[in-house]
Amino acid sequence: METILSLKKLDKKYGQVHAVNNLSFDIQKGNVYGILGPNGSGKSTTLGIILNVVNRTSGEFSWFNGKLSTHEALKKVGAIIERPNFYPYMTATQNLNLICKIKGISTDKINEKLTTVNLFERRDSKFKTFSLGMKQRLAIASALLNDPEILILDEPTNGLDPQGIHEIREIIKEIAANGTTILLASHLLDEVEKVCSHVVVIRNGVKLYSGRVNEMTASKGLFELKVDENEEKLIELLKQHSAIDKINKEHETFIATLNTEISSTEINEYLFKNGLVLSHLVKRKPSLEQQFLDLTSNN
Ligand SMILES: Nc1ncnc2c1ncn2[C@@H]1O[C@H](COP(=O)(O)OP(=O)(O)OP(=O)(O)O)[C@@H](O)[C@H]1O
Repeated sequence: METILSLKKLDKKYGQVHAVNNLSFDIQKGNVYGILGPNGSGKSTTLGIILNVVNRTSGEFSWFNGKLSTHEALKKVGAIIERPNFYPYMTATQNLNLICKIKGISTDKINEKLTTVNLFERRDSKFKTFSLGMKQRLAIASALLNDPEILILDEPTNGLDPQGIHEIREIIKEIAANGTTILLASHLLDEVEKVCSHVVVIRNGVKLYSGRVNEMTASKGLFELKVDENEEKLIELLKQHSAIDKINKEHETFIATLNTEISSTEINEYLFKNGLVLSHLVKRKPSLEQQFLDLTSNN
């Protein structure tokens, strides 16, 4: 697999604020990566560093296995990290033409990219007549003009209505399906779950998890258990079992989180042999949302 970007022990301090703390991860070609974290967790700072607009305090990053200088590598990167500035009285096409001139790239791809973001029909409308969603889609088109290897987006659906959010997500998925690697920052778990194949979860600049989104979902899971009587004994037996990591109570139901995969039959047998009869037993996988909340609150 081809590595597009590699971060090694990246660090950024703004005075007392440790915005990015010893952050390492790799971006492989063809995947869709989400950097997921609450506001202020260091997502924008990380993107700023790899795009050479924020100076790092220490650590390293390298583009395309270090084969190119950062300056050369960034010509193969399309990025939107702040609200795009287009000329309001110019049309979509005129704005993109101007961007091509400024960047010194061919204007050949303008119609193709306007089509990708569903703006071809509106190509001759003035930018000021566009909705926020359309403005964002034009920004995506502008970032695609040089056919980048990787598209980087910071909170791509911020401020949009549900229809606008849906459109942007579909466009991102389509761009990815056509082979462009994507890195997006988001504080929305739902967004990462819907759009990304891989995720790096950060909080206070520290990496809490990185890997496939579906592997994060497929953790060891948990049991829901209930007894009609003898709750203390249930807690005691669960505590003694090596596969059980922690026990919580939600209303009448006990939630036992697993650190090792075991079956319902195994836990049922174990409890029964120790004199306890369950009135309810269900095994389930925790949702990514629960895991994200666990990761960001407990670590
Ligand atoms: N230029 C700056 N000067 C001082 N502190 C900064 C600066 N930029 C960011 N920070 C601080 O660094 C931390 C990380 O901010 P950053 O914007 O990278 O997080 P984020 O995850 O992108 O959050 P958000 O989604 O709110 O933008 C925050 O505590 C922020 O206040």
